[in-house]
Parts: sequence; C-alpha cells; structure tokens
Amino acid sequence: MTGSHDTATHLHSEYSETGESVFLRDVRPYGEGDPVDVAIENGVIAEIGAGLTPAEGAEVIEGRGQILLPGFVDIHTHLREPGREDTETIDSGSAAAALGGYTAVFAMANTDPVADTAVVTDHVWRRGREVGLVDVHPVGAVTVGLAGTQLAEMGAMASGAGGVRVFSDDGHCVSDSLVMRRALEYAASLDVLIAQHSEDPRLTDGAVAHEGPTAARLGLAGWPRAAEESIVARDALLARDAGARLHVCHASTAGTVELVRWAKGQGIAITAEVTPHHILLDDSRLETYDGVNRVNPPLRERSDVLALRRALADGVIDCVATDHAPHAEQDKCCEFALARPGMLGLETALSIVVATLVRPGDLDWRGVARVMSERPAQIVRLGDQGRPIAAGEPANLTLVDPDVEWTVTGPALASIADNTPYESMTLPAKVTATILRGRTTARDGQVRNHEPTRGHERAGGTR
Ligand SMILES: NC(=O)N[C@@H](CC(=O)O)C(=O)O
Ligand SMILES: [Zn+2]
Ligand SMILES: [Zn+2]
Repeated sequence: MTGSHDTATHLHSEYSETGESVFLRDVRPYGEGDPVDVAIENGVIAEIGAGLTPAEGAEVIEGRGQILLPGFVDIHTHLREPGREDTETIDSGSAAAALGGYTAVFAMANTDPVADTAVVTDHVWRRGREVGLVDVHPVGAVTVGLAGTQLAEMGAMASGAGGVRVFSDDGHCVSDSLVMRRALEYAASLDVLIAQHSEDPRLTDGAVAHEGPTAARLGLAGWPRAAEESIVARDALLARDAGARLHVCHASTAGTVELVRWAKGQGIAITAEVTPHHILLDDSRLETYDGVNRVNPPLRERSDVLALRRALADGVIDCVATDHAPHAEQDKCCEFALARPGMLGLETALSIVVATLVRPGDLDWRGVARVMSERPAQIVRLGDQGRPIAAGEPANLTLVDPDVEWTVTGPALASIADNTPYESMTLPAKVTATILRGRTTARDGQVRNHEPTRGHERAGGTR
C-alpha cells in the first residue's frame, strides 16, 4: 500500500510509545470460555490469562464476564466535515464511533468541498488523528466533484498523508460504463478498492421509496430493485476484466445477494456490505410518511430483509457498514419526497446486529467479530485492525455487555444530528468500553477527554 500511516515501521512506533496500561478483568474473548484477564501495555496485548495482577497505575476495567471483541471497523461513514459541520464533524462523529465500539471508520468523499484531492483527504486523516478517538480514514472520490465524468487524481490521494485506499463516489453512482471501467483499471494498477453506490440513475429518476405495493399505495415514486442489481452485475463483469477489487455499498435486495454469490463463485474480487437498517427495517415503515425513513437505497420488503440477514450470516455479504448519514432537522422533518436520504448508524449498529442475528441464534459472537471487525479490516487492508485477540496483537478492542437493554433517543446520541430511525426503540446490548492502540476512547457511555474541536459549535437551537 501507498501512504505513510500503514507501513510496518510507522505502525511499530505508534504501538510502542503510549506508556499507558489498561487491565481488563474477567472478560470473555468472543464470548467463549471462562472469563480471563487481559493486560494491555504500550498499545498491544501483553498477556491474557486467569488471575493476572494489574500493572502499577493501570486503568482497571471490571468486565464481569462481558464479551471482548476486536474493535469494530466501519468502512462506510459520512462525517460531513468539511461543509456540513452543523450536522456532524470529525470530532462529533469520532465520538459517536468510539461510543459505538469502532476503532476505525472510513469517511465518505461526498463532503463540500468533495474529497477529490489530497488536500481534502489529508485534512480528514490529520483531523481524525488530532481528535484521537478513532482512526478516520478518508475515502477519495472516484470522479472530480462526484460528477461521474473525469477521474479524480486517485494516485495523489493514495500517496498523500491520508494514504487513501478506498475510492467511492458514494451518494452518486459511477454510472457511465466506460468511466467505471477506467476507474477499475486505474484502481487495479494502484491496488486500491472501488466502492460503488449501485444505482442506475436512469431507473431512479424522482424515486423516493422502494418500488412495490407500499409505495404504490402511498403514492410515492418507486426505485426498482433492478436499478441496484443491474449495476452490481455490470460492475462485477468490469471488475473481472480489469482484475480490480470491487466493493458493493449498502446491498439492499435479495437479487444483489444472488449476484454477489455468483460473482464470488466466478473468482471475481467482489465484496459487499449491508447496513444495520436494511437488516432490521422494511418499507412498511413508510406508512407514516416520516422523512427519517427515507434512505438510499430505500428500505425494501421483508423478503429482502430476510435474504440479507441470511447472506450476512453465511458470508455472501461480507460485513456490516453503517452508512451513518447525519442530516439536519430541517432536511428531514419535511415532506417525505423532499427529505434528504440517510440515517444515523454508528451508535446503534451493534445493537441492531444483536437484535436481528445474535438473539435469534443465527450469528455467534465470533460471527459478530467477523462481520463488524475482521472482514471489513481485510476488505480495506488495515493491518492493525480486526486482529486476533492474542498476546502481541494491537490492542484495538471493544467490550460489550450483551445483557443490557437501552432505549434510543436522538438527542442523547453523540452525533450532532438526531435522525435515528430507532427513536424510542429499546435495543439489546451496549458497548461498555472501546480501546484504540491501548487507550480507552469510550467507557460506560462517555468518550475520553479529547481535544475540543476548533470552531465546532453545535447547531444552534436544535439541541
Ligand atoms: N445513504 C443515504 O441515503 N445517504 C448518504 C449517501 C449514500 O450513502 O448514498 C448521504 O450522504 O446522506
Ligand atoms: Zn450510497
Ligand atoms: Zn453512504
């Protein structure tokens, strides 16, 4: 990989200078076996065993049998900085990520200005490091201004301080077949990933909801499944021919699952994510015309929801990604067709996975580690994330209380915007501690003291 922050030597220095120790008492790695103690020194796991003694001055966390997992990695997040700091900043989004159990997030390029130059991607990386709550990896745009015509300078972004390794026009589809072909060829030569927002815009003109009986009854313009599936199929073939790695953002239909299954069977380097909202919610939500339920791709039908859950459990869909998409109240609390698409996700993702897959018995905690941490880290090739919980490994960890239940309220979330679709819902499981390179970044619902954001004022009046 290009980029400076992921070379082995640099990584080594980052993991040897923290001088901090954390001691986790009575935790169950992957929810398996009897509780053990985990001693963390200088950013790495020093020792795992029963009845260990904490180092002098160590921060001791009483696990009481809670579940220890590798830190979560979100490969699809919108942090809105630069441009819409009234809805989210790198600071507030990092806090939400840490509270949600994340140790690395990938910030999408659809900011203002667009992250289509190294100036912007380097800023996002550096600002994330300054805040220090989670590694914020910038995603670079595939095309200049997300306009879909001229390729952005992917090489310059990849070799900048931000070390961009994922490119996406997310929010827009790279819909022109020739532009997508060239992008995949360029990406193959740089060995970077193209993450596609699969939506044929010719089939979604004016669409605001899933095309089906619900939208027909409610008089909402429909987005057909084929708008997504036709692009997934086309891109799989283009990636095959380019020898490129392709990632499918927010898979939302049963047909996409079958196409990804087919492409993987052909040996095509394709991976796919699903969002928490697409494995919990369906288009029956639209009955209220509440703009909070508007999202791209749209909430589909129950049969799609069930197919996506199965695909995640059996590995056809590789991972969960939040597509955390903060929006201001005035952009959400309006006529459904005018509401901006997108929902918050960072602080509720684990709970949705537990509610939809773990509690019903379709995924164990090993599986949670796979879909929330290991596979996403592998897809974006982060060498220090999604690692085994073992002595000598980087201490990027998340501690989860599986038994607690909590009720979601938008204003109580760390995000500046409040557009959670889970308002007033009681959900299972909560992150009780997040550890990044051996430092606790969140504990018991509070983020660690960190440097206040420069010029970051919360949106007036909405909080
Ligand atoms: N998912 C959404 O509905 N919205 C995203 C863009 C995107 O992910 O396509 C946003 O940036 O708001
Ligand atoms: Zn998208
Ligand atoms: Zn997105």
